[in-house]
Formats: sequence, structure tokens, C-alpha cells
Amino acid sequence: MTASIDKKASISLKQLSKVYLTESIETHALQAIDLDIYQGEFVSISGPSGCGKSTLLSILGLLDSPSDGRYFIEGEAVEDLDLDQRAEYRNLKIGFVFQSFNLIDELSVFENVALPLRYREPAVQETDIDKAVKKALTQVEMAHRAEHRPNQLSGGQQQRIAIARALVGAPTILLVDEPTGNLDSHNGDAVMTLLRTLNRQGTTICMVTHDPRYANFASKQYNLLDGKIVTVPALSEAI
Ligand SMILES: Nc1ncnc2c1ncn2[C@@H]1O[C@H](COP(=O)(O)OP(=O)(O)OP(=O)(O)O)[C@@H](O)[C@H]1O
Repeated sequence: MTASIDKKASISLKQLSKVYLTESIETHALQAIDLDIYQGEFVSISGPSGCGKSTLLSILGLLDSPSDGRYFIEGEAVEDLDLDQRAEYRNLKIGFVFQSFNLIDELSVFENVALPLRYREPAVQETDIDKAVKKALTQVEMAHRAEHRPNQLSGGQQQRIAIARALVGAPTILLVDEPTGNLDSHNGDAVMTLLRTLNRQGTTICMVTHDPRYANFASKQYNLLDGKIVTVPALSEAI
């Protein structure tokens, strides 16, 4: 049987499952997940510790493979790609923002943001890299810090640089993992406001968070409970 694919979905999961096998223990981390994320959406996925959020994000980011089910990016099946193909797909289609920023202190802000483009084949021309990096830094309002090193910046500024690095390759989707986890509430609010602005400018976002306050920034909210996904009704529907 061929799974029905919605061509318009940027990301589509069909009956996707992940089982971890360790010695005699079988953990069903994700159970028959069906999820469509459309271009221009801002989706949040929340849930308690151990519900499968990191597992889901790793699979969406092509860092791990499902045990069963299908995963389509822009209508193309990606669950069976080999390691090299996955790396290439990840570079072209996925922007990743981590809780811990993961910037390289030995490189300038400019070079950190340029990094994903330097791994592309065929090589991206230097003038195009320059243009794309400046555009991404402008989007996160950090163009004035291009020559700084990450460790010369505040946590909130570092997260902005990490977002610019995720945006620079014009990905299909931005996958965001607890973006405010290492920030105080002022910087956390500013980063969330930036993500909302980027979404309103057209960036598709899927964010994992355990903070319900920040889940409200998303236009569509899901809860993950024991590896199963449930839609959170919009406020107007809940009343
Ligand atoms: N590599 C692994 N091997 C075995 N079991 C794993 C592995 N990674 C995760 N699990 C199990 O899968 C389930 C889901 O874990 P996951 O890390 O995805 O949850 P989470 O929602 O991200 O949790 P947290 O919010 O605490 O980070 C848990 O029961 C966990 O123990």
C-alpha cells in the first residue's frame, strides 16, 4: 500500500515509530505519529520529560532514523537515505537551533553563520556567501557584530547568531530545540519574539519546548504524551 502524501506539506510523518532496544528493554519512544507541517506554519511540540520530544526532533532533523513509518520532506521520502545523503539533505533542507547555541568560539560571528554554506557541493561562491550571511545577520539584527567572537556576546545574542546560522541556507524548515532553555526570561522573550517575526516573514518553524508560555507563540500546538501526538485545541475552540 502506498501512503498518501500531501504534496503541499513541508514535512509529513505517516505512522512513524521509534523503538529503542537496550538489552532486554524495549522503549517505544514514538508510536505511530501522523504529523503534517505546512509551509509558513509555526508548530510547537510540548510534553513532559521522557515523552519523546528529543527523539522526534532528531528524526525530523535527519540525525536519527525511525524504526517504522514514513517521513517526507516536500513530498520526497527521506526515511531510508544513507548517511551521506542524509547529511546533504540536512544541509540543504534543515536549519537547526539548539538550546546550547553550539557556536564555535574560534571563529568570528560571520564565519559561524557562513559554516553551512561552506559544506555545500558544488561550492558556493564567496560573493554569494557574503550576501547570504549579511542577510541572515540582518534578519536577527546582529549585522553590527559580524567580526565579534561568540564568547564576546551575551547568551541572547549568541542564540540570535545560532538562528542566523540556521537560516543562512534558506532551509525548508527551522527545527528549534528549547531555544530559551539557557536564557533568562528577558532574553528568552526576545528570542521568542524574533522567532515569531521570522515566521511572519515566511519561515516555517517546528519548536520543541516544555514551557507552555512559549508554546503559545506557535500557531499550532501539539502535545506529545508517551510517544503519541495530540493536538492542543486553539484557545477559541477550547472556550
Ligand atoms: N538512545 C536511547 N536508548 C534507549 N532509550 C532511549 C534513548 N534515547 C531516548 N530513550 C528513551 O526514549 C524515551 C523518549 O526519550 P526522549 O529523550 O525523546 O524524551 P524527551 O521528551 O526529549 O525528554 P526530556 O524533556 O527529558 O529531554 C525515554 O523513555 C527515553 O528513556
